[in-house]
Amino acid sequence: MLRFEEARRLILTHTSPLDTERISLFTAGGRVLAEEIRAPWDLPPWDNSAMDGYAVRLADCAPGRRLPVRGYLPAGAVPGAALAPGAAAKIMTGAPLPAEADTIVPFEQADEQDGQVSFSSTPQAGAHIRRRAEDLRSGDLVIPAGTPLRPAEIGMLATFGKILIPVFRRARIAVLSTGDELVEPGDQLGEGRIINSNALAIAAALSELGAEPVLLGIARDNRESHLQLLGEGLKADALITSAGISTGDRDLVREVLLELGATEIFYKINIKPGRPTAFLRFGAKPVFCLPGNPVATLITFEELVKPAVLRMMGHHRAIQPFIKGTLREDVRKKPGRGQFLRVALEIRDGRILVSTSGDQNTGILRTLVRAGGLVYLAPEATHLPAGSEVDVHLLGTPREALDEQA
Ligand SMILES: Nc1nc2c(c(=O)[nH]1)N[C@H]1C(S)=C(S)[C@@H](COP(=O)(O)OP(=O)(O)OC[C@H]3O[C@@H](n4cnc5c(N)ncnc54)[C@H](O)[C@@H]3O)O[C@H]1N2
Ligand code: MOO
Repeated sequence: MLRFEEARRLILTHTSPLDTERISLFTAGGRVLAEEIRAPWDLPPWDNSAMDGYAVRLADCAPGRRLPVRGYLPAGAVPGAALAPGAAAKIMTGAPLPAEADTIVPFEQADEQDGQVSFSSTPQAGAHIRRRAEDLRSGDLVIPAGTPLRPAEIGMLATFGKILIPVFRRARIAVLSTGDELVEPGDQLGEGRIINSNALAIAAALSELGAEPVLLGIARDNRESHLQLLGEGLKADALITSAGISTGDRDLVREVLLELGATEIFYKINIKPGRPTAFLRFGAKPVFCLPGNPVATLITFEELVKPAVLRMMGHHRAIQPFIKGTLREDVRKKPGRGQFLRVALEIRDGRILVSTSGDQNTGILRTLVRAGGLVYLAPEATHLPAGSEVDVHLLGTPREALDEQA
């Protein structure tokens, strides 16, 4: 049976970035840059002062000498007259350096009286000057395509006057639950009924990635309902279904998708939870059929669907990196199947300590809620002694995923 890494590789091979659009810089935070940005001019554009103080020629600053103060250069001053010979000019942080000045002396090292200034020590040549282009030179690569726009990138784009930003389009992803036992949250819970929790959990996971979930509701366990709603789902950029995918006699999802013209790339992965996962393509659109057990649904989303959604939205890094943690307890498993272990994470002196979050049965949802991360155990693994180093995928941001030491 397919290994986890191979399944993820196949999914990424069959997924590509969507098209792009131009949006206001004001709303571009969190979106992914679609074209590289190069510096349209030097940064800084001119030599300027890094301190409030005096612009001088170093050669004029003999110990004990007093210089007449000529000129005042606030931030925003236009580069004007050169520094008068033998004089100092008062200058503020960010103001352009006057021609012929070569050094800035901060106010703290100066004493001005009656229009004359002296310095408490001999200044250093070139001190406190921010040189033209020391940050970026015109034409330099500033932000590569595929970069998610954080505040630092937004600030950089604003610095260069970019107001319409090319970004990848947000993916519209259809979410469909299947099963006669399901009712929507808020509806009457009859006997034998359970609430369709997967759709909202998947929608939340998609929103977190910046994608747009399209909730299609519940396909009932008959061909007509599946045909209608799966057909609807195939109009979005991608489709995610939950349940109806194992060997039950009413598991219709794959059969109906094939009938609608989708092609199956794989079915079943050697992982627990999540074995009966299928991946299909409808034209260029990826279709993910996730198992119905809520724990399996969310773990397969996290490990298999999320990289694909990130790729669709242009992220240059689609796969979340692992971080290292240390196991606090022995972990044993049967050989033969890969396993995603739900783990609680504690950060102590900057190190991550890993313990299982409790019962690992797929039917146990509370241990996913208690988990800060997932640890992947390869099919061959059987025993990891306490103290072993393991690879951890955080679930959420470090702030959300890591418990602070008590
Ligand atoms: N004979 C076999 N039976 C099962 C196998 C197998 O290989 N052979 N695999 C088991 C595994 S592992 C899983 S996981 C499940 C996956 O089955 P399905 O994806 O077909 O899902 P269902 O059987 O329809 O539902 C499983 C479980 O999840 C509940 N569920 C379904 N949808 C939702 C929803 N939207 N929100 C909340 N909960 C949902 C459903 O009521 C079931 O309890 O199959 C095993 N069986
Ligand atoms: O894939 Mo099933 O999720 O092992 O329970």
